[in-house]
Formats: sequence, structure tokens, C-alpha cells
Amino acid sequence: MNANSSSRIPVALTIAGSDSGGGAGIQSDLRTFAFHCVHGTSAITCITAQNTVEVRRVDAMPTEAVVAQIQAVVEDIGVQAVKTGMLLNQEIISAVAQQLEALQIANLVVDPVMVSRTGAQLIDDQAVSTLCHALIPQAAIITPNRYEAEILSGLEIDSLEKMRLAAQIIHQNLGTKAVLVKGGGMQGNLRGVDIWFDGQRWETLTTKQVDTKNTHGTGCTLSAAIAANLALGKDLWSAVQQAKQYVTTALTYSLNIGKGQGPVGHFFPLLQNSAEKDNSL
Ligand SMILES: Nc1ncnc2c1ncn2[C@@H]1O[C@H](COP(=O)(O)OP(=O)(O)OP(=O)(O)O)[C@@H](O)[C@H]1O
Ligand SMILES: Cc1ncc(COP(=O)(O)O)c(N)n1
Repeated sequence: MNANSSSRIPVALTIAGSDSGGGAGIQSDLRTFAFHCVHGTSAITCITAQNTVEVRRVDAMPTEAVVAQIQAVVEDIGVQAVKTGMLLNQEIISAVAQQLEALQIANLVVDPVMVSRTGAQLIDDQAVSTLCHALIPQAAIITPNRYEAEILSGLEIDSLEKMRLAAQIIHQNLGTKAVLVKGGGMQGNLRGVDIWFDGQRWETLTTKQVDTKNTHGTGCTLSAAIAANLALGKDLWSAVQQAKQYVTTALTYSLNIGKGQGPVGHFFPLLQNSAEKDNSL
């Protein structure tokens, strides 16, 4: 590829909320796409006034504006993968689901965002059922955290066995191709453990627990990295495994900014490159 060629550049679309603190949502998704050399496009569903401590305010975008952003991107640029994050309300979810159904997007990653790391509710109660019936059945994969997996499966999840069972129930009931139940909200060593189920086999993705309070945006980063890998043409399981490695490294390089839970760091490829350059001097 030379500086002027754009014909083979992979493109991903994130449909999510804006995080003014830059740790999660659209901001973390676009960074993740960029560090995978995937061109990032976006449809913003809502604007949050948010930092490392709290979500102060949430303003929904008009539903027609969300639809217009999706259409503007797909009609001209085209996308190889889509991820959804914070969708906020029933009306936005229905409209997004309709758009994606019309487009027949094969590589759809649904991160069923429900609460923030700081405890704020990020989706209306009535919207969860629309998420389950209209959007999740279209997904190649959904990536619930512990809390979201409890809501979606109706199980209380306090062990690896329960994570497995929840993944199976979600798969059976909601019609997605694969489920990844994330362990960030579990205790101790299970914090680095995620469970994959695709209707045939369970896999356990294990990394050591990274000892940091700066975990804001881990879920957004993981789902965006899966979408980026799918846009690059990888199969679903490889996309998930490589995304897990990416988020683990981003946690290792997390940013100690703000007074609360800082974001995961995406600068490691640059830091690693500059370390290599320093070593070669
Ligand atoms: N302390 C940790 N050490 C290692 N891996 C972790 C840690 N915390 C989270 N992870 C990993 O980060 C990924 C995201 O999981 P998590 O359960 O935190 O998602 P989430 O709650 O949706 O994140 P978000 O903060 O964006 O809402 C998973 O792969 C999980 O295993
Ligand atoms: C716009 C937006 N999207 C997603 C999250 C979830 O991320 P976290 O659980 O790290 O707060 C968030 N806080 N804000």
C-alpha cells in the first residue's frame, strides 16, 4: 500500500456514546481501530459528560441523527465490521437494529453496555428487551460483562462454572452466533478470565489479573478490537483471541489520570517502537 492508495483499507463503524473523559465509548473505539490500522467511522448515539469519577449528564442524540450518521457512512464509504456500545434507549436501539438488518452486516459485535464502571446506568430499563429481541439476534458475537450477563441470563454469576452456564443460556435464548462473558467484574484471578461459547464449544480465555485501578474502557476496547480484527478479515475466534491480547496489554499500559478510575492505554505500540529506537541508538 502506498501513501495514496485507499482501495484496500479496512473500515469499521462504531455506534456508541461519546465519553468526554476520553476513556470509553466512541473515543476509545476510534483509538482502538486506529491502532489496528483500520479506518474508524462513527455514529454517535448520545453525549455523556463524564470523567474518571462519574457520569454527570447524558444527552441523547435525536434518533434520526443516529440513522443519518449510519447511512452517510455506509452509502459512501462502506464498512467491513460494526460494533455497538452505549445505545441508551429503546427508540435508538430499534432504529439501529432496523438499519443493520437492512444492511445485512455479517461482522456485528454487540457490547450490551448497561452500567458504567463508576456505577451510572447507561441504558433505560425498557430498552433491554429491545436490545435482546431486535439487535442481539443479528450479532456475530455479544460481549456482556458480569453484570450484563446476569441480566441477560437471569443467573447470579459468582464462579467460572456460572460464567459458562450464563454463556450457554444467553446463546440459547438470544440467537447470537457466539457469546463472550467477560470476567473483569469477578473477584481475584477470575478478573482476567473470559468465557467463549458458540453453541458447540466453550473456551476459556485466561490472562493474569493486571493489578490496576485504571480499567475504564476495557469492555469498549475489547469489543472494538474484535470488530477491527473482523474488518481485517480474521475469523471470529482469532479476532477474539487477538483482541483479548490487545486489551490485556492496554491494561498493562493504563493511564493514571484523573482522581478516579483512569482509562486503559493505547500508546503501547508507539512506546514499544520508541523503546526499540532508543535501544538501537
Ligand atoms: N484487572 C484485570 N486484569 C486482567 N484483565 C482484566 C482486568 N479487568 C478487566 N479485564 C479484562 O478486560 C476485558 C473487559 O472486561 P470487563 O469485564 O472489565 O468489561 P466491561 O465491564 O464491559 O468494561 P468497561 O469498563 O468498558 O465497562 C475482559 O477481557 C476482562 O477479562
Ligand atoms: C459513552 C460510554 N460508553 C461506555 C461506557 C462503559 O465503560 P466503563 O464501564 O468503563 O465506564 C461508558 N462509561 N461511557
